[in-house]
Amino acid sequence: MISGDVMIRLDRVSKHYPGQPAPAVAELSLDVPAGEIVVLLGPSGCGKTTTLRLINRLIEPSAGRILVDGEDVTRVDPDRLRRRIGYVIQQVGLFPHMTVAENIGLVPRALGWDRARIRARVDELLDLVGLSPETYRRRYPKHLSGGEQQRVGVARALAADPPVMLMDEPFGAIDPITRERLQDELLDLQARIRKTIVLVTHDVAEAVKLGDRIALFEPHARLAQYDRPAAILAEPANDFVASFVGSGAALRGLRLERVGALALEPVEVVRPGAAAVDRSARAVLLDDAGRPVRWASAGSRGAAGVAVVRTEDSVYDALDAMVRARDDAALVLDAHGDPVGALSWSTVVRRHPAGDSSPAPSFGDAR
Ligand SMILES: Nc1ncnc2c1ncn2[C@@H]1O[C@H](COP(=O)(O)OP(=O)(O)OP(=O)(O)O)[C@@H](O)[C@H]1O
Repeated sequence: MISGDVMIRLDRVSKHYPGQPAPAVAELSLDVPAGEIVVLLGPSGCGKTTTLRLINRLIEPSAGRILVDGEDVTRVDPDRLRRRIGYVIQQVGLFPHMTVAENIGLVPRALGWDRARIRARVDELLDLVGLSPETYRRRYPKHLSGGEQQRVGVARALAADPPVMLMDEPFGAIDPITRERLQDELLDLQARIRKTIVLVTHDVAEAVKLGDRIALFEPHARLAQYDRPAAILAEPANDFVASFVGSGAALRGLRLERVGALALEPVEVVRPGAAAVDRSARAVLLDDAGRPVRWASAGSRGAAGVAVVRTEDSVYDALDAMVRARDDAALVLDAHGDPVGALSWSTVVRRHPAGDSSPAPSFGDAR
C-alpha cells in the first residue's frame, strides 16, 4: 500500500487523445482509499470513462503516474494488472456463445485453476450476487434479464477476487426499479467484501447513494470537488457544483441522515383492550402480535395507518413513510422491532439532533 490506506493514486495524470483540441483529462490528482466506493460524477464528456480506463490501462496516459496498491501501472504487464482489477461496464459485455458459468469462469480459466475449483467459485459468486447456481449456471446471456446480466457481469468481475473494481455506468441501461435494487445489492455486497471500487455515473442520486466519496468533475476532468456526499450536497465548492447537484440537494441529503440521529418524541405503547394513560405522549395501539395498528392519541392521525420506520432508516425514508400514511409523525422501531419513540415532521424540518436538549423517549406500557 502507498501511504495510509490509499489503494489507487492518480498523480497529475493527463490524457490527450490524438487530433483532439483539448485534453480529455488534465493534470488530475486523486487518491482512492482502500475499501471505499469512490464515484466519478460529472457531465457528459468530462472524462470520467477515460479516467477509469486509465486505471486498468485500457487507455495509456499522456503524462502523470497511476499507482495501484503502490505499483506504477505502466510498469505492470496489462494482463496481470487486469486480473487484479475487476471491470464492469454498462453493456455488460458477456460473451453470448458462453454460458453464465463459462463467462464467470473466464479469468480463473486464464489463471489455470482446475475445473473443480472454477465450478465451486462460479457457484459461490452466483450465490453472492443473488442468483441461484442451479437455475443460472447453464443459461446463456440472451436468456437473462438486463438486471440478471448485470449481476453476472459483477460476478465475473469478482471471479479472481481482485482488490479493485472499476464500474462504468454499471446500472445505466437498467429500468429505475431494478436499478434501485441493484444499487442496494451492490451496497450489501460491498459491506461483505470491502473492495476498492471506482464507479462512474452522471446520476447525482446514484452517486450520493453509493459513494463513500464523490469526485465531481467539470469539463476536461477538472476536479471541482472531492469529498463525502453529505459535504458536497451541503457545501458545494463552487457554482458549477451547486448547479450540478441541483435544487433537490437538500432533500437528497436526507437520504444520508439516519432516523436514530434525530430527537424522538416519547411514545406510549397501548396493548389491545387497554387505554392510554399518559395524555401528553403520543400513544400507539398494537395488535396481539405487537404490530402497530393506529395512533391511539389525539394529535396524530395517520389517515392511512401508522408510518413505521427503524432507527437505521434514512430520514428521507421516514418522510416518505409519513407522506404515504398522510401523517405528520412516524413510529420508530429499534433493531429488535420494539418501539423507541416517534419522529415528527417538524423535528425533521428543524433537524433537532438527538441530545440532552430534547426529552428522552419514555414508555408507558399500559396493559
Ligand atoms: N478514443 C477517443 N478518441 C478521441 N477522443 C475521445 C476518445 N474517447 C473519448 N474522447 C473524448 O474525450 C472526452 C472525454 O470522454 P469520456 O468518455 O472520458 O467522458 P465521460 O465523462 O465518460 O462522458 P459520458 O458521460 O458521455 O460517457 C470527450 O470529449 C470525448 O469526445
